[in-house]
Amino acid sequence: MKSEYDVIIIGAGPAGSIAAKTAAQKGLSVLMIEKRQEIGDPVRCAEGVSKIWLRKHIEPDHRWICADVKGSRIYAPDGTMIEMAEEIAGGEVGYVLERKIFDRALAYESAKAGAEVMVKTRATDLIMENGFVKGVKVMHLGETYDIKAKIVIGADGVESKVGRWAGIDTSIKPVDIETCAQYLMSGTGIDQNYCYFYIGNEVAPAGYVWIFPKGNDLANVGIGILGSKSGEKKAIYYLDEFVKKNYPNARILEMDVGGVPVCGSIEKTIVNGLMLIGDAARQSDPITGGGIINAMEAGKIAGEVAYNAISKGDVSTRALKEYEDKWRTTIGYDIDNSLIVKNTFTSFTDKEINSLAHSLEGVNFSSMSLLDLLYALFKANKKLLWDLRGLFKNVVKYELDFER
Ligand SMILES: Cc1cc2nc3c(=O)[nH]c(=O)nc-3n(C[C@H](O)[C@H](O)[C@H](O)COP(=O)(O)OP(=O)(O)OC[C@H]3O[C@@H](n4cnc5c(N)ncnc54)[C@H](O)[C@@H]3O)c2cc1C
Repeated sequence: MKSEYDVIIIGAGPAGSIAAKTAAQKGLSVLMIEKRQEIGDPVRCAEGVSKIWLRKHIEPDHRWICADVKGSRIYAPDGTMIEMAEEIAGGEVGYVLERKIFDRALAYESAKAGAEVMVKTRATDLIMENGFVKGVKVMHLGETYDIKAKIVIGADGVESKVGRWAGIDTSIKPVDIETCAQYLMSGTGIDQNYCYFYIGNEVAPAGYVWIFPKGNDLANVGIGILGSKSGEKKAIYYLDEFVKKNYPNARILEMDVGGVPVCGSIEKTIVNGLMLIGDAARQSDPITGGGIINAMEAGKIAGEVAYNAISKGDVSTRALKEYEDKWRTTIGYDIDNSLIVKNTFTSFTDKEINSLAHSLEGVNFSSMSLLDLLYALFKANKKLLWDLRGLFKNVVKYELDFER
């Protein structure tokens, strides 16, 4: 470990590793620190990702792919099933990862690009000078060190402290966090080609149950619910009820619990000398809770912007605004749209969800135009289109901005 780097990255999840790799490939001196002794472990994730987006960042490798998924089956409260199969995305659906190996592979890529990686190294505070972040205070094997950097990137996940230390408001209200519980199970007997989703207020208040195949008759069986809508009962209660009813003979091999921010874009993700990325910047999708790809996208943008800013000799918010602008017009656009849809759907009764499912049952999504889809939705629930008007406004605004 040196006493000074161009960039220090706090946290070696997908966001941190991609930022480290990108900045190191540009020739910057990079240190990535991770508080745990093993990168990627313990896992708090259902491990599902889109293939197309993943390939933008790393070549798929069978060592960390557990299942190659061909489609999704979504179940409404009355059992109506909607299938979204592979043609919908030209044969490109998703993978279920082994994150313990995947996260380590990403960190390895950053090391290969030239970044230094230190595990068992916890950031305890930021070094501030004249209104600029100038480095990180760290604790490593009982010793404390001050390490200087031109730019610090906070990639410390959902429980991030870096944002708070820098004066950025990253607090999340209970209505904006999905509380999750998950079992790795054997013996569910699911078709390993599909991901399964169960929605409805009885099964998962303002959330959903997921079953993601992990190969060899293993599956991640989990639930995310909105804390504010579930009353006294916790996510694990709903998960146990679901498992008892549907898979009484399956066996639990692992368990994890965690929170997913579903608040949409926060107001600020930069200060002088610092950028926040990934879950630390609340960049997960408000509908699905998925955050791996967004974290990687944000990491890439932050790595590039760190290089641009350091090359210009300006690490103030004036230069780092390039990061804000880029992530807001890419992943931020999708996050904002998802928030509108999430807010609409979490207000639905089970009866409304059933009626929506009936109107979409048997639909071939791959050959359906947007107009057909809108008509089907309109038939199911006229209020739905009115509630989603913000989404259409956003799409039109984006298209206009894009053309300009
Ligand atoms: C139950 C559950 C299921 C999920 N399922 C999916 C899914 O199927 N698909 C999907 O895309 N997303 C899913 N997510 C979300 C996904 O896990 C996150 O969005 C993703 O991991 C975010 O990546 P990140 O790099 O920002 O943060 P993380 O992966 O959380 O990495 C942050 C890292 O920072 C380290 N760290 C924290 N503080 C410090 C410190 N002070 N000093 C040094 N290191 C520190 C942590 O140890 C950690 O390694 C799920 C989340 C949960 C809880």
